[in-house]
Amino acid sequence: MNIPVVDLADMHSGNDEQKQHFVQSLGKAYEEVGFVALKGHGIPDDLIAKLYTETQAFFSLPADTKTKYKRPELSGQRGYTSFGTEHAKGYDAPDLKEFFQFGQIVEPGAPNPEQYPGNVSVAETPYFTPTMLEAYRAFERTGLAMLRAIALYLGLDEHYFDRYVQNGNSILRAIYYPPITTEPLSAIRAEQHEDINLITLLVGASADGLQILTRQNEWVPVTSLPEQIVVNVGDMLQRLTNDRLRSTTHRVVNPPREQWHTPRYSIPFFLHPVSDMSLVCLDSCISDERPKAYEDYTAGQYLDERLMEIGLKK
Ligand SMILES: O=C(O)CCC(=O)C(=O)O
Ligand SMILES: [Fe+2]
Repeated sequence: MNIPVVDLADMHSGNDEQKQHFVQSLGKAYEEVGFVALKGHGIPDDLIAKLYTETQAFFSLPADTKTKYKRPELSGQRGYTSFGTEHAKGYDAPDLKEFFQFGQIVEPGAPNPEQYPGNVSVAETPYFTPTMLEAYRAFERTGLAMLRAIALYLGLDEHYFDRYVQNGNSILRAIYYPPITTEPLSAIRAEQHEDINLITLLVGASADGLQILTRQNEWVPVTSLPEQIVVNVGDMLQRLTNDRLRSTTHRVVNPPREQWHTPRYSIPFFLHPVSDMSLVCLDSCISDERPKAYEDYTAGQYLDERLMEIGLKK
């Protein structure tokens, strides 16, 4: 299925009509599908290429080298998480993936610096984490522009989300799905799930395997062009908007047997706010037809609960 395509250049055009066109098309896509393919996203091609090269270099390291960079005491929120650790909410079989997570480096003077553990540097691939930082900043900028459009669509001030996502708890996750060597018992590369955060920016989703569950309850492959990235709504934004914007279920299926030898890489940026952002449903999203569907939570409380459900936090 071709998910709706929107062009972020319209948002930045300086032309009110184009900007409105972007805001309305994005909002409509998020009400109906929950996913868009984004062109004009502003992440430089050479940065994405470098990110892949460095990601491949890291995952090619021997298993006992990668293990040195595990941080289970941080619930895997920084550094390496090995194969067979994370499972989707409600599933016992772990996903067929390993990953490395890079988090926020707050500005001097930002509140609650103790909530942001340091990132993990990898001695054997010295350019990996600096590249992750460069990409992190680029995704933050693009993500903020998307949230400004979403704010306008919801009738909020354009800058409503700015203060929550600047110095926020976003995570850049480089994922490696290794070649499949034996018949997986019940597991697939990534079992069906919804993302936890506000929005996800996904590089690499154009590689085969990503599928979304439609409203008609059918799994359809997501297709996007190489120059596009995929941007989807997560559960925090769905909660905040009382289900007006949809956090769509998705998964990554195994390739057909003749392609088992091909690994897959993907690099989602999970845009999270600061932990004390309120996720109380917006008044403007509550009505007689749409009664309030969620209890009041902060982003931090919600994240902790979800990390426990997927086996990262004990
Ligand atoms: O690998 C992908 O394309 C998607 C991964 C994903 O959905 C996730 O990590 O939340
Ligand atoms: Fe996901």
